[in-house]
This record gives sequence, structure tokens and C-alpha cells, in this order.
Amino acid sequence: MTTHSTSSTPSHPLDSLGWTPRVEAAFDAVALSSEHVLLPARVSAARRGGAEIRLPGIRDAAFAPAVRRAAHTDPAAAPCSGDWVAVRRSGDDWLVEAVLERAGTLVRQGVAKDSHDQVLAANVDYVLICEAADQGPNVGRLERFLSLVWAGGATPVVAITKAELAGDRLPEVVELVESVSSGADVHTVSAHTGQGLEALAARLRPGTTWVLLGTSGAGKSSLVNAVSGHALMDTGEIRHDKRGRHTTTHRQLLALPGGALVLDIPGVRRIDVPGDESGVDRTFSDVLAHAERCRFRDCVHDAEPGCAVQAAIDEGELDARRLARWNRLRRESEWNRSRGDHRVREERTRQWKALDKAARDAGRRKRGHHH
Ligand SMILES: Nc1nc2c(ncn2[C@@H]2O[C@H](COP(=O)(O)OP(=O)(O)OP(=O)(O)O)[C@@H](O)[C@H]2O)c(=O)[nH]1
Ligand SMILES: [Zn+2]
Repeated sequence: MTTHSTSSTPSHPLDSLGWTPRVEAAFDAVALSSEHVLLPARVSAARRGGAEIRLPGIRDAAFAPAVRRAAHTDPAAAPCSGDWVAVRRSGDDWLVEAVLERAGTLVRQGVAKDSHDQVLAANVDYVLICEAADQGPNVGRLERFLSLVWAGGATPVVAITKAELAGDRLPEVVELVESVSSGADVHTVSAHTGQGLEALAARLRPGTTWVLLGTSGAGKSSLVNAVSGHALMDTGEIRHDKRGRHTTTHRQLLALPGGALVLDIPGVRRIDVPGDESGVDRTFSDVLAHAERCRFRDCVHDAEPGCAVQAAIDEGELDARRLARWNRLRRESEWNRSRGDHRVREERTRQWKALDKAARDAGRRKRGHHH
């Protein structure tokens, strides 16, 4: 990697991993209360029962097999890609003592009966949502991705990839994407012609952490390579010979030459809208703005008198299909929330039962002593 140390200001050795004052404060709080000497490290890849970590000055990722203080019952508390952790040396191993508080996460909703939410990436500043210009675009998918990103607290940026393939349709594609991306910047790019790469590269500020989202073949890897000027990621053609993606040499925390970091997470196939409805609300903030002017507070924007949403549709300000998609995502979000609540309730009941039984057993033992 090229180093850009032309300025005289000494940079913190952790800067290249995305170290920030927020993370520093979180680390200090943990380190000060520990009896051990702890070092901060960043997780480049999560593994079952451990994590690959990066420490400054140590080239290769180390494997940290034990997670001491992360809750064992909740997989969401186990280290994931992008996490900052406090580690200590133990013989030849690094032990993860604590997972530091996260900001900006990407969470896969646990929708199956017993499934937990799974944190795919942590401490993410920006998510670049890639949608290929020659395939649609699929605005419904885009809205799902946007909801997911907003709910996790990261900032979405949209990239219309393979721009040159859209030909004359490009302006139409851009307009459509922009019409559903309220609040997110849209970049029109091509890894092949170089269109829009400079503008995008300017947004990849040093020390910021990015995740790329998009369907397989959307051009994510090609874009990272083109924007960084290096073949950092395997693209479609190369992978053909390798069979399958996450091979042994696969690095999940990539440092771009400009200083930004890219977390390469396994493909997000299913996009379940998070139960946290704030993501959907934020994605559809334009529709919500109309809804605020409806006559009735509990307006369902169907056929009520004085419905400002329907009025906006009649006036051509709002696409009726967008309203339909909003309703659908809100329902899904509500459903996922209630399932999550149900799971939490069941877990709590289980815990209470176990506690109750333990108390009864203890009581029985005690009484046994008296007799
Ligand atoms: N014409 C054209 N093709 C592109 C462009 N960017 C990527 N491609 C092609 O699209 C295909 C998929 O690109 P990748 O970069 O591997 O896509 P990806 O999103 O990383 O795919 P996954 O790793 O499977 O998620 C490859 O054959 C690329 O050559 C572009 O700007 N223009
Ligand atoms: Zn209404």
C-alpha cells in the first residue's frame, strides 16, 4: 500500500484502521478497568469461536480464539467484521477481552423461529449501495437496502454502476434511482470507462469505513478496484477459476490507497427489512412529509377525505407504486419487530423458568438440611 505521509503531522498508528476519538474513549474505559494490559485491535473477519484481528505494526491478522466478556447467549455480541476489540497477549495467542461499543452496524434480521439478529459489519460509516444501470434498476430492492442501512445508523450512498451499459436510457435510470433515494447521494459510475470515479474517490475519506451492498454481479469489486487503482478484490472473471468466494487468502478488511477502509462481507442475499421502523421511515421521508399534512392523524392514505398522500399522487408528485411499496415495507417491518419481540419474550420466560427452578432446588436442599 502506498503511504501518503507527505505532511509532517505524526499520525496515530491506529489511524489506518479507522481509529476515532469515539473508539479511543470506549477503549480507555475498558482498559482502565482491566487488570491486564490491553491493546486495541480491529476485527477483519469473524470466525466461529473467535476472530481475525488486526493490530497496528503487525502485518498479518491474528486469530483470537477466546471471547472473554462477550455474552455467549447472544451471537450479536460476538465479534464481527469491523468491530473494535480490546485484546491481550496470552502465550502465542491474542485473547479478546471485550468488544467495544459499536456505531453504524449492518444487521441481518433473525426471521427464522429461533434465529437471532446477526451483525454483519460494525463501525460502518458509509454503505455504498450498488445497482447496475443495465438491469432495471430495481427500485424496490434499493428501498430495502436503504431501510437496512438507515436503521443501522450508517450513511447510505448509492452508486449506479456500469453506467455506460445503459446507453440512451441512462438519464431515465438516474432519475428513477434519485426519486427513491431521498437523503442519499447518488453517484453514476463505470469501472470500465472511468465515469464518476473521481467524484466517488473524493468521498472515500481516510479513516472512514465502508461496506458495499448489491446483488452478485452488480460490479462492487470492479468498482473498488477501479476507484483505488489496484486489484484489491477478486472480480467475476477471476473468481470463475477459483470456485467460490471466501477462499483462504480472502481479506475482509481492505485498506484503500487513499486511506478509506472497505469491509468485504459475505453477500447479503435476502434483505429482510429491520423491525426498527426508523429505517423505513427515513427511506420514505418524502412520503412521510406528505402524510404529515393528512387531515386525520390515523389516515391510512387509502381513500380518506383530506388525504395529502393521495392528493400528491393525483398531482403527479408521488408515484402510487412507491406508496404501495412503503405500505408493504412498513407491514414487513412491523411483522419482523413482533417476531423479534416474541423471541425475546420466549427467551426471558426460559431464563425465568431456569432461575425459578434453581431457586426451588436451592430451597429444597436447604429444607433437606433442617430435617
Ligand atoms: N460493462 C461493464 N461491466 C462491468 C462494470 N463493472 C463491472 N462489470 C462487470 O460485471 C461483472 C461483475 O462484476 P463484479 O465486480 O465481480 O461484481 P460484484 O458485485 O463484485 O459481484 P459479487 O462479488 O458476486 O457480489 C464482471 O464481469 C465485470 O467485468 C462496468 O462498469 N461496465
Ligand atoms: Zn393520508
